[in-house]
Amino acid sequence: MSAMAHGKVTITVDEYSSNPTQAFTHYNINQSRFQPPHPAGHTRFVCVSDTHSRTDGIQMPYGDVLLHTGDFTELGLPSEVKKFNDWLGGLPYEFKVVIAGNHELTFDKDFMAELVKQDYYRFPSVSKLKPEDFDNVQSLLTNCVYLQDSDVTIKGFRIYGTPWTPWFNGWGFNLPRGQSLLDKWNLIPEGIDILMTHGPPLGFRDWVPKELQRVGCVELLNTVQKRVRPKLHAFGGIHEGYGIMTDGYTTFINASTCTVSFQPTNPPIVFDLPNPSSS
Ligand SMILES: Nc1nc2c(ncn2[C@@H]2O[C@H](COP(=O)(O)O)[C@@H](O)[C@H]2O)c(=O)[nH]1
Ligand SMILES: [Mn+2]
Ligand SMILES: [Mn+2]
Repeated sequence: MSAMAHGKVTITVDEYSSNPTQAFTHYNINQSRFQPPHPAGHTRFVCVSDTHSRTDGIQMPYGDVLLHTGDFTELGLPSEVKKFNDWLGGLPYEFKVVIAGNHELTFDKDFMAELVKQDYYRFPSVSKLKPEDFDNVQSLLTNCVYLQDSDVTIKGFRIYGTPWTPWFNGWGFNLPRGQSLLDKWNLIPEGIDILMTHGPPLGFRDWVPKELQRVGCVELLNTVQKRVRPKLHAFGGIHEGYGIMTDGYTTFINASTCTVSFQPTNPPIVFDLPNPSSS
């Protein structure tokens, strides 16, 4: 705390002095103490991804719009979705935009339709769900805008979100590389300012060290760089790829909160964009 007397600033002991973690949360979110307020005419985006039902310890920074690029649960169980929605409800951002990832099994209607024909041996807890438990699972997300091959305009920014990733171990929203995924990327309209996908494009934060492989989607890269050209491409999916890169026009943010060992220790990534001139 501080007080002003006779033109002199006096520092007194802060009410949060004995709990620095709580102090950071309070002063960062409420007063932007630890990051400068964004420049005039800019919007501050806070990017997270792959929180996997482990949101409790995440220290959220000041900003205007939250972007979450999928894998907010482990299996898409309604109980997990409700818990995530409650967490969102407690965050102070003006807008929150969310897409699904391959772990949100119940959000992928075709995946669930196939799963009920099988014996569920891969996902025992999903097998306990009745169709009426997950038919309308999207409606549990009351504290955000949920995008699935769709777009929304927020503060003048046109934001498109899509959950699809290259097939890997047969999870939700998986499609074969090549034409199947390109058909989904071809749904992205031109004129998008911010693209949200679950996984990376080729070459941008897509390296999997344990396999010495790049796993980003080639068709997504071509779509981003040669056709859509968003200012920001936010994604996650490859936890090891957490970080930020640019090609000189588009900024690529892999905001995976969880590490490869599913520890939620990577901080949210904050990015300021100049407001579109028409807004
Ligand atoms: N070789 C590949 N590894 C992949 C791919 N997609 C994901 N992964 C690995 O799994 C973890 C966790 O992903 P999650 O979807 O289960 O949360 C990720 O960090 C990678 O190590 C892929 O397409 N190819
Ligand atoms: Mn993940
Ligand atoms: Mn994933």
